[in-house]
Amino acid sequence: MLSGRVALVTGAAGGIGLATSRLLLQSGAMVGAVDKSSSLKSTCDALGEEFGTSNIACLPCDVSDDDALKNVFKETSRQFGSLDIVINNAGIGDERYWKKQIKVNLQSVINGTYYAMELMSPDKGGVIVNVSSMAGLHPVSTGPVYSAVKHGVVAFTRAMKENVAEKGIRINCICPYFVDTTMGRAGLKALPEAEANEVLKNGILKPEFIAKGIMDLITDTSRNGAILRANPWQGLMYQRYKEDMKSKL
Ligand SMILES: NC(=O)c1ccc[n+]([C@@H]2O[C@H](COP(=O)([O-])OP(=O)(O)OC[C@H]3O[C@@H](n4cnc5c(N)ncnc54)[C@H](O)[C@@H]3O)[C@@H](O)[C@H]2O)c1
Ligand SMILES: CCCCC/C=C\C=C\[C@H](O)C/C=C\C/C=C\CCCC(=O)O
Repeated sequence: MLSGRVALVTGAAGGIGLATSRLLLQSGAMVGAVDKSSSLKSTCDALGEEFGTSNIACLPCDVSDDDALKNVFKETSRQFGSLDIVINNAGIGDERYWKKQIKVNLQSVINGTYYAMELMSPDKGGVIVNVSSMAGLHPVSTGPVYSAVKHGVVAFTRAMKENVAEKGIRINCICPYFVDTTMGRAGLKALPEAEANEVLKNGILKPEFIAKGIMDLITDTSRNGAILRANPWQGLMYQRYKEDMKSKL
């Protein structure tokens, strides 16, 4: 389905980023795997064994470093000959380091979008998918900065849809509820007991389910500026907006 396409995934060493990288490779894409974790190399080695070492580039990088991030975008395009798909996924969720959250969860998404726009070819129909959260659609008092920056990712994605379309590119966003990853489990643990029980009652998603939603946003060429909710009670459901409000601003 994505044979010959070149993807870059941030936060590819674990969780949603790893599940998405696997699905991209299974679909025939080549993947530039970006992460700051020391486990990135062993993850890439395992993916290389399964899908072929020539289909994966292991690119250690802290996405909050603007220049380092730009370099891994260029390197992916250089190694594989183009850049068609970008998944701005890397994220953290710790309110003690809220300034870092702004850099990792929002600044890197904005940078990643602009770098993608520079490198993607207008003829090939590139696509960018930004990973937000249900906390980017509803205020969450246990993570106010996390919630604010994730709202920023949703707003940025929606605001960019015409800008990217001018270059033959699409941009979309996914908003998951709690997912069974290192970050999701830590987030759940940090919640007050009653809220954690509420989350457990609602259900925890698997990272493969989010990867499938991301794949829908990549392959459905009718989607640009789309916000896809992912939660256990609605499954994958597009967020609806009153677009006509624009004329009343
Ligand atoms: N897990 C959840 O419950 C959940 C729910 C909604 C949204 N999300 C979002 O999904 C995305 C992925 O989260 P996850 O649950 O897979 O988390 P995870 O912790 O399992 O994986 C995140 C990956 O990003 C990497 N990373 C973190 N900071 C980085 C940086 N500065 N530079 C490069 N790599 C960095 C980590 O090393 C890790 O491999 C995040 O943006 C998160 O906010 C997660
Ligand atoms: C949510 C607090 C920030 C901590 C970040 C850690 C993990 C993040 C996981 C997800 O992005 C959270 C997704 C949705 C949060 C929505 C509601 C949480 C409120 C808990 C409840 O349902 O009572």
